[in-house]
Amino acid sequence: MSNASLVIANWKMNGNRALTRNMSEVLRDNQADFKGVNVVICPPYTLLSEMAGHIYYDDVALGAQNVSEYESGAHTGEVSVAMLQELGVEYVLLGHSERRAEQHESDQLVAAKAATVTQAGLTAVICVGEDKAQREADNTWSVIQAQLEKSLAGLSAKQMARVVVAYEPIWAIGTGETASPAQAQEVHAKIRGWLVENYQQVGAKTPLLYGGSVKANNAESLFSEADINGGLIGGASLNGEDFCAICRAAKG
Ligand SMILES: O=C(CO)COP(=O)(O)O
Repeated sequence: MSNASLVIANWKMNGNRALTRNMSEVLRDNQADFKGVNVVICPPYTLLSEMAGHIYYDDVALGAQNVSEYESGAHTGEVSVAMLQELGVEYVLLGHSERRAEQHESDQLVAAKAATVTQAGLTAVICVGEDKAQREADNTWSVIQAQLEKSLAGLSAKQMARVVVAYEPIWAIGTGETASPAQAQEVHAKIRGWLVENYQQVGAKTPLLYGGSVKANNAESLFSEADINGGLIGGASLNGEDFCAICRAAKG
């Protein structure tokens, strides 16, 4: 049985206009297989408008991979929440490990962005995850807990109701080395416990996604774990058939 109801595609710095059209068509043609599963596509900024024009049915929403913490003004190269909203964006990925590493995004910056996003009524998908050395040193939970504490700092219960948490172990991203369902569930259960302790009923309902080499052939076993409520999909979200197979696994 699947406990998943949300599947998010993170195209990262991939894709083109043809892929937005192809993905929309494949999703439309297969939608009956995963009715009720919320599907979100996060293409690069430049394809958001194109993607918005090709979304053919209700259960698919548009997401962005990043946003500025500022509302507007002299911030060359940045994109605001209002700009995303104008395109119909409903979800924003925040604190992905690639941005934490390459753009040096801190937990404090992630918290500022999460405040802006949730205040505007969009859903913030907060990514957390340990690297290989941290796991091997048995520090997985302390790393995740610190990321949660700092990246969600200052959010009200109302804002927390617009948060999704994505657990993405860095050693499993793009490597083909997936966390086993039991390994992922172990961390998800701790995240759930932490959320309930800190945000009570709201925390009990926060969707928890697993990300890191989720493929058509391992999605079903991951989604059958009690605290895995869906997936954040990288590589396998660039192919319509593969992505639909993962959405089908979420439907169960
Ligand atoms: O980083 C990820 C999604 O945000 C996971 O990427 P892969 O599915 O390619 O491992």
